[in-house]
Amino acid sequence: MIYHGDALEYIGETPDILSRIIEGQASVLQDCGKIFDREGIRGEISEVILTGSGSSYNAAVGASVFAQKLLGIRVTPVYPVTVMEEMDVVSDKALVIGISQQGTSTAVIRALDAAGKKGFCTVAVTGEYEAEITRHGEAVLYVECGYEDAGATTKGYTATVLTLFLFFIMAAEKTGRITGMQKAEYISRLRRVTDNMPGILEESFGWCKRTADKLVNSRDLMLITGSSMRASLLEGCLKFSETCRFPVRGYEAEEFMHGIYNAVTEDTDFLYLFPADGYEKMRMEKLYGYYREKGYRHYAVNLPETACSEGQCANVLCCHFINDSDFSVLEYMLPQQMLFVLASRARGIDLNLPKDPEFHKYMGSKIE
Ligand SMILES: N[C@@H]1[C@@H](O)[C@H](O)[C@@H](COP(=O)(O)O)O[C@@H]1O
Repeated sequence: MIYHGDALEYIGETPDILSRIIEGQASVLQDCGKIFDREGIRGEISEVILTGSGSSYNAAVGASVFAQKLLGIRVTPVYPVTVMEEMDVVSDKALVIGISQQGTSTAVIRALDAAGKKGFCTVAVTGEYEAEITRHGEAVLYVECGYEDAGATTKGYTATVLTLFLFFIMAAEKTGRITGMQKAEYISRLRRVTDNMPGILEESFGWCKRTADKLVNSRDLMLITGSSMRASLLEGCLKFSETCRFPVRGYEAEEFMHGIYNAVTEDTDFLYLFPADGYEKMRMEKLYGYYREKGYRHYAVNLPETACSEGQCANVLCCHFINDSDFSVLEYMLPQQMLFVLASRARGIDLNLPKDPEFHKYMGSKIE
């Protein structure tokens, strides 16, 4: 499949799209709200399984921590094949949510079918009306981000995470976990994060442009972040690989220290995504300092200016993130998205043209 849209424009549209989804949440959530009237599930979901491929899986990871905290039950993001493998140990009041932005990924459709057959309650999440996946869930949750005519999703990823957040807030209210007032508070925090996004995009552009030019000849990119930002790490690895087309790896900082550092070579460039605070940030600062001393090329998002030595600050993007403890996954992805799109362009790649446009057809991984 070949695409024709402009990924950078899609990133620019993201704040408006997210605001519209929040304002229109009542209609967005209407269809899937009905599953809570289902006999057996009312107030009694035992666990939630979230599944999808690529960015849809990463969006599931991005929403799962908050969902688990809010619902007080296990919310597990898994690949579709794992859903099939583990079906027999899933508790009978589980809710299985299958996500596919284009609605055509065959593995997630198969997983939803298998879950439905077992009698689990299923929800299909997609950005496309009439897509195949809509016929494989008991209810459908639409990600209202508009058609994304691009080889690599940007607005669709962020909009999926937000839509899942809204779904789980609704689920928590409907199952009596939170009050209407608590719900309003969560929504107002989400608004605060999305209202701040235009500023982040503006602040990021110059740094992303400069850094993209520096990544033109990069042959090995290592993303480092904290566990609280693992969705951004997974999505960053996927999208830099997909759009810039060279080896990209990514690790949670402590994990990197347990062996991976042996695989650093003189070709390795580092991209650090710093969490706002806490133990992980401290560990990352130490690691950053170690490789800085050794003269490695490194770039960083969100490292406080005080921590960079003279002459190093050009490599650091200091953004005014809201740093909401539950919802920052939405904002941290924006500079990364801008960077992989610009780096892909700087490397002379048309990200709308997959390396093999017939690949999915050959593999049967998407219905095309
Ligand atoms: N290269 C794309 C990925 O970027 C995308 O994330 C994945 C899942 O797509 P969907 O969410 O439509 O199922 O499909 C393709 O393989």
